[in-house]
Amino acid sequence: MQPLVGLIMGSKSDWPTMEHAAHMLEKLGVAYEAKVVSAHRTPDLLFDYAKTASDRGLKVIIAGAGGAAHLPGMVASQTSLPVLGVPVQSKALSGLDSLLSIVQMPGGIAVGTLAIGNAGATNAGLLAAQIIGTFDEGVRKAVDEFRMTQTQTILDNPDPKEQ
Ligand SMILES: Nc1c(C(=O)O)ncn1[C@@H]1O[C@H](COP(=O)(O)O)[C@@H](O)[C@H]1O
Repeated sequence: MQPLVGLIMGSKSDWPTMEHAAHMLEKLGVAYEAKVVSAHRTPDLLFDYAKTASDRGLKVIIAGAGGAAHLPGMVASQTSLPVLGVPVQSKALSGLDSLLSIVQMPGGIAVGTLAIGNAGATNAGLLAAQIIGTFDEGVRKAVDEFRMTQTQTILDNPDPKEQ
């Protein structure tokens, strides 16, 4: 299946976080490609990836990085596809460095910044699916079903003392 979402990250060490985005995309039936691309360590690859992304059929890019997390902003500078940035939790500063590196973009180049860590990656996958769902009926239905099931699960078991 043609990948619609590009899931990129600065290092293989980001995968335990970014796999949460992958799981959500899989759950919602969205085809994606996953790859390590780094603004710092593989700058030529980053430019090539971002510049060709739209022509290759991608519709959304999820970019996760930790520490001096320049990847999402630099990708956004090279493509007009929506870029969702995931701040990976760093050891030294618990991801606050990643968050601030991604969120405070200058006006005119946009990155949609998610929460730090696993929940941010999960929601990046969900948000990417919601964007795809604006033109893909199957994905829109999968998102609606996911949300209904989530709500019903809570309504069916509201007692906090019960598992
Ligand atoms: N922030 C970036 C970028 C980038 O922004 O291009 N490339 C790698 N990194 C980050 O460096 C951290 C440590 O990487 P290593 O574990 O490989 O040393 C990772 O969280 C990665 O996202």
